Amino acid sequence: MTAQILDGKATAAAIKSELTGRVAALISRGVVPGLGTLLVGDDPGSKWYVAGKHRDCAEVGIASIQRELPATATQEEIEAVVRELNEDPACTGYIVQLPLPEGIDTNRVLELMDPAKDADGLHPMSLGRLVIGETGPLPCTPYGIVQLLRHHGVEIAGAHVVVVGRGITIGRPMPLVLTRKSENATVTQCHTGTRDLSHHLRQADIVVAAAGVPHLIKPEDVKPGAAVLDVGVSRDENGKIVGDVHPGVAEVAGWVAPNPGGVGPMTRAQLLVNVVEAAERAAGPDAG
Ligand SMILES: Nc1nc2c(c(=O)[nH]1)N[C@@H](CN(C=O)c1ccc(C(=O)N[C@@H](CCC(=O)O)C(=O)O)cc1)CN2
Repeated sequence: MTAQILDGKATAAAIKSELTGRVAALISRGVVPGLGTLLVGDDPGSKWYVAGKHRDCAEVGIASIQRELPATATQEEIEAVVRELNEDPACTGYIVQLPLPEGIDTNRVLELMDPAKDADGLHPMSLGRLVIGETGPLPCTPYGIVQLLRHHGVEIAGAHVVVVGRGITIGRPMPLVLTRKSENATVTQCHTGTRDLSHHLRQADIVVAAAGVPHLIKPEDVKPGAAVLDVGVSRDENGKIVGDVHPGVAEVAGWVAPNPGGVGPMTRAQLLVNVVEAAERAAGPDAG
């Protein structure tokens, strides 16, 4: 069997095309959505992701506010920029690019953000709303994964999903999104402390691999026909991405989200969705 591709680039392009009309409608009502980003340090990957977010904004008509601090920035300097973004009326939503440099208290920074401007869905208030089933911004990668599966007709309701990883951007919130009534999946969460990972993986209809361990998921770990989404990012000596999923998995799985080209573009598209939805909420119903 050779797996079908869950094409994140094409799916993200379709989402962006739909958003362009919604942004134009907001602007015609005098509401200009603006995405702010705060990048601390000079990690090449983070710089590339932030630049991509602003390219996406330009594509759909969202304004950009870019703030950068050196890797030596103190907790106080970072928090001062967060306060500025909270106050800036041109910034309708923003993100703090993660990870922050070592020694910075990330939770304190996230908690300081105005929850009404949380474009990432990672503010404790947004995560709490997700837990209690209230509407709010959804974490970009987990919801991007749901959209990618739906777009390709992969059944989520009733599926057994195994999530590998427990980080703040993917592993931790992924089961919260998948077990909502609207998704209705059954989830097993695995991580580096899981005994016999292979046993759990072989039960899965859908695997979300977000451990950051190169080629952790091998062909013999995968149930034939399963959907396997590779979200792990490690780099080889040439800076090339090595995902969590061994290339041989494509011979066993029914669907594969490649890396790059699968979930990454969906993360960026969902960020735009969150910015537009927040601006629409703030603008209120369209009387015209
Ligand atoms: N504040 C946040 N920080 C981080 C998040 C996040 O959602 N919010 N997620 C990741 C990084 N990330 C977004 O910020 C991200 C990762 C990957 C991609 C992407 O499009 N990747 C491309 C490949 C890019 C490459 O070649 O390096 C792909 O998969 O095709 C976009 C965004 C951690 N930080």
